[in-house]
Amino acid sequence: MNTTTQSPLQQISESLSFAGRQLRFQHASSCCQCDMTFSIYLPPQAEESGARLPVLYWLSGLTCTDENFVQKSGFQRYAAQHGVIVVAPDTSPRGEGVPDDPDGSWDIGLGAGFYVNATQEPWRTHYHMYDYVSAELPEIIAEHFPVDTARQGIFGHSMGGHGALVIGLRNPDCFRSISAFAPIVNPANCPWGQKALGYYLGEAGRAWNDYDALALLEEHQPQCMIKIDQGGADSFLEAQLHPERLVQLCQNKRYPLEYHLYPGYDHSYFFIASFIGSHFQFHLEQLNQSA
Ligand SMILES: N[C@@H](CCC(=O)N[C@@H](CSC=O)C(=O)NCC(=O)O)C(=O)O
Repeated sequence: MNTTTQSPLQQISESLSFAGRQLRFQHASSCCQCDMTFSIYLPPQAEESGARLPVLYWLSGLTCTDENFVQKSGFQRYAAQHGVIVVAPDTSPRGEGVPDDPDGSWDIGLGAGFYVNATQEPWRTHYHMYDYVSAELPEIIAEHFPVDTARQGIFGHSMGGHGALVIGLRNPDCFRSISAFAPIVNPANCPWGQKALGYYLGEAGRAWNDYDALALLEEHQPQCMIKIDQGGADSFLEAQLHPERLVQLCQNKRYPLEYHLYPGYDHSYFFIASFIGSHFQFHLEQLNQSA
C-alpha cells in the first residue's frame, strides 16, 4: 500500500480479517466535489513483494454505505482464500452541502445515488457516482494498492446490481467480469428507477437508456458472461427487479448469462452471504481467462 503523509487518502479504520486487512479511507473526490469514503480489503497475498492481485468492486444498494457489505456478507473468507482485493465505495456523495430528498424518502438522495451522473438541479454538482465508480476510484486504487488492472471485475446488489451491470457493460476494457445479486435490471421501467432517473436526469428519453441494463443489452453485445443470483422470496422481485426481462432478452440474443433463482431467499444480506463464494469463483474464472 502506498499512502505516505502526502497521500490524498486518509485512513479511518483497520481491522484484521482472515489474515488480511479490512481498511476504510476518506478522500477528496474531484468528480463528486465532496469527501468520499470507501472500504478496501487487502488479502494476505497483498503483502507479498511484487504482488499484483485481481480486484473486485462491490456496489451496494439503497440505504447502504460502504460498510453494509463489509460487515454482513462474509466476503473476506473468499477474498483471502483466492487472493482478491475488494473495494466497496459509498452509495452516494455525502457531507455538508450535498442535497438529500427534502421529503426524506430513502430511495433518492443520500444513500441512493443510483450510479448515474446527475444533470438536474439540485443533484448535478455532487451526484456523479457513474464517473466516480467507473473512472476516479479505479485510478486512485491503482495508484495506491497492488492491483492487477487487467483483472478488474464489478458486482453489486439491488441498486448496486443495476450499477454493476451498467458500469460493467459500458466499460468492458476496465471491468472484465460482471455479476449481481437481485439487481434492478430495467430502471427505466420500474418505480424505484423511474423516480431516481426522473430526479437525476429529467424526463424519460435517451439519457435514461444509458443507465438501463436492459436498454444497453438491446443495443450492444456484452463482452463477457454475466452472472445473476435472485432470491425467490424477495419482496422487491415483482415490482422493482424484473430479472425475467433480462433473462428473456439474453435468451433471444443468445448472450451468455448464468442465472440462478433460489427459492425461499429474500432480498437481504443473508441471501448474499449464502452465495457470495460462488461469485468469487465466477469472477476469477472470467478474469483469469481474459488476462
Ligand atoms: N428502507 C428499507 C429497505 C431498504 C433495503 O432493503 N435496502 C437494501 C437494498 S434495496 C435496493 O437497492 C439493503 O441492502 N439494505 C441494507 C442492509 O444492510 O440490508 C429499510 O430500511 O428497511
